Amino acid sequence: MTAIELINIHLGYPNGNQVFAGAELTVAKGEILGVLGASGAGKSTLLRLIAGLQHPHAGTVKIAGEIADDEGRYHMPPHRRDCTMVFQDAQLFPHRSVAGNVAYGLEAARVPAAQRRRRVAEVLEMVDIAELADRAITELSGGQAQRVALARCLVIRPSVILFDEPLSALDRGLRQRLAVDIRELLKRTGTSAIYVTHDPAEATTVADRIAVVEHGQIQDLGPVPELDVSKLSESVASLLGGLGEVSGVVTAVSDDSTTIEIVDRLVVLPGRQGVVGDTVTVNLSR
Ligand SMILES: Nc1ncnc2c1ncn2[C@@H]1O[C@H](COP(=O)(O)OP(=O)(O)OP(=O)(O)O)[C@@H](O)[C@H]1O
Repeated sequence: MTAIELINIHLGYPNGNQVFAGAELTVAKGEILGVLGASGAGKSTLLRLIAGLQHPHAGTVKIAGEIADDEGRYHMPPHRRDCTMVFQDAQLFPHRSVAGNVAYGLEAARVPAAQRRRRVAEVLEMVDIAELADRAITELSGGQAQRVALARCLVIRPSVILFDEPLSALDRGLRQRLAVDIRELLKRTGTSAIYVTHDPAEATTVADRIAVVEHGQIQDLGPVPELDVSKLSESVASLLGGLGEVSGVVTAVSDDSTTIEIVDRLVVLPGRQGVVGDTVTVNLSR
């Protein structure tokens, strides 16, 4: 079963902005897809479409095997879709505590109180903020608030989590740490995800596979370890150009390629670039 399937999606805004024209996308169960694209390309629209906040005029959307949109004739309401969304600003309820925010979805689903408390405690532990359970939302840092937002999603155990630039308001060091944690949590819980970001380094840290939204289409660039910047078109390569210089450890060298471990990911680059065990700085722009 696939987590997300988009077939021949057409979507435009009433003012004539045509965002998708025949877009296709498949995300496998348990897979994390990183989505890059220029500003205005349609990344947020893609997530809103899957969440059911925006309707395609034509095409089919399937979430966890279930039809969510069908050729403009049927639209499943957002609350019935097996997915949740994490936004750039955590969008927490200011009048509830951390635990109260995380419990919200379980209350809505009428989960009994004792079970609710257990699941909230479990997920707060998982995202590493157990000690913040009673804290007011106004007293959280940006990074803590995003951990709460993630806990609020994970607690209801959706098949898919949609991330819309969740870390872009945070500084670079924190972003890298949280990106690693988000990947680990998604993998541990077997949750599928689409992760939209402006930051290619963040995308390759979190995702298994990268896609680019461009010209009304979703272009699948393939698995992160096999990303080959030299084979990409100019416009796509320039999006990835933001990777700039990153350092990693060489784990394998052959005659025509070098494998470098960057954070917990493997990136294969053409050509020989040092010997195994070296710490190297590579420029992942074109
Ligand atoms: N409500 C709307 N009405 C009309 N056009 C819209 C609306 N929302 C978005 N658009 C247009 O649709 C296109 C896609 O917007 P979207 O927000 O999905 O892009 P994005 O890739 O997420 O951009 P960014 O990286 O800047 O957030 C843009 O051209 C935008 O101007």
